[in-house]
Formats: sequence, C-alpha cells, structure tokens
Amino acid sequence: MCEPGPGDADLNDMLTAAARVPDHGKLAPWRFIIYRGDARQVIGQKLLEIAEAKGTAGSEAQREVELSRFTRAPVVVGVVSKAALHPKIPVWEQELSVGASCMNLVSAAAACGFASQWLSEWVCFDDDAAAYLGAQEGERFAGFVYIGTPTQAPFERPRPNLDDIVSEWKEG
Ligand SMILES: Cc1cc2nc3c(=O)[nH]c(=O)nc-3n(C[C@H](O)[C@H](O)[C@H](O)COP(=O)(O)O)c2cc1C
Repeated sequence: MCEPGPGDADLNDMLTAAARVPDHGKLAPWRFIIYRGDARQVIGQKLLEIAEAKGTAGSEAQREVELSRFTRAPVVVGVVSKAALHPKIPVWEQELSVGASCMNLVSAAAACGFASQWLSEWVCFDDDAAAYLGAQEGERFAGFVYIGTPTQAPFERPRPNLDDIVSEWKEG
C-alpha cells in the first residue's frame, strides 16, 4: 500500500465503525491510537533501540525492518484491548468484542476504498514496545491496522473448504 492514507473524515468513519461492534455490558473494552506523519519515523528509531537492546536487530536488514515498521502504511491504527475482569462479563467476551472492532476497522477501510492489514508482530507482545506505543497498565494491543492506498488487487489465498468447518448439530 502507498500514500495517500485516509484523511480525517474517512478515518473518523472507519473508527466509528470500529467502535460500533457488539459489546456485552456496554464496556467499550477497546480504544484506538493513530500513528501517522513524522511520528512513524520517530517510532521506528525507538523500536530499533528496543530491538537492539534485546539483541533482535543484529543485521542491517533487521535494522531497516524496525526503522520502517510504521512507515509501511501512511496511517496505522493501534487497537488497544482494555478487557479486564468484570463481575458479569467474561474477559473472553470482551476480547471477542476487540477482535470484532479490528475486523470492522478492516472492513470499513475497504468500504472507503483503502487497503488495510491487521498485524500483531513482536511490538504487540513486547512490554517495552507496547508501552512506548501507548498501552497503559492492564491494556494490550489486539493489533495494528495498517491503512493506505492499494497498490495491487488483494491476493487471494486458498480458504478452508466449508465442508470441513461446517456441520449440522445432531443429538448424540
Ligand atoms: C490478531 C491477528 C494478528 C495478525 N498478525 C499478523 C502478523 O503479525 N503478520 C502477518 O503476516 N499476518 C498477521 N495476521 C494476518 C493478516 O491480518 C491477514 O490475515 C493476512 O495478511 C492475509 O490476509 P487475508 O487473510 O485477508 O488473505 C494477523 C491476523 C490476526 C487476526
């Protein structure tokens, strides 16, 4: 994907869709962080620093991957899960709502004419990277949705055969 990314109006529509998902108990167990413009280069420098400190950016190629991680798309949206223990609503249901939010964001991006990709990668699971990217105590990233102008038609890969994943319930 390439420039341009969605402007404020499109991004607002996409995030409205992302926040319009089934949400048992109206807990809003998700929030969104936007990364765009020069901030993406700043992030790359810091991710490289974190990766080097952990010994995971030894080669020039790995260094370049870290530096350019957030410049692969004009706009990146971090979807933060705020799922937490609740007296009535299981964490599992809250996490499913966060997943639905990510998927709505991907679908809304497509509906607005943009390409997108939902990625986790190491930055989702590394405490230092996640904190730097904005996750607060008790939060975690469900993923980062990279959004930009499509440069090619979506590549379709083989999907599961419905016969293998669909069954009709019968007693016993
Ligand atoms: C929670 C989650 C995390 C993902 N993280 C990655 C990732 O880190 N790297 C990756 O190549 N694909 C990742 N994917 C898969 C992509 O989002 C996407 O499914 C894949 O690029 C192929 O797209 P398609 O399934 O629409 O063909 C992730 C998917 C989900 C649901």
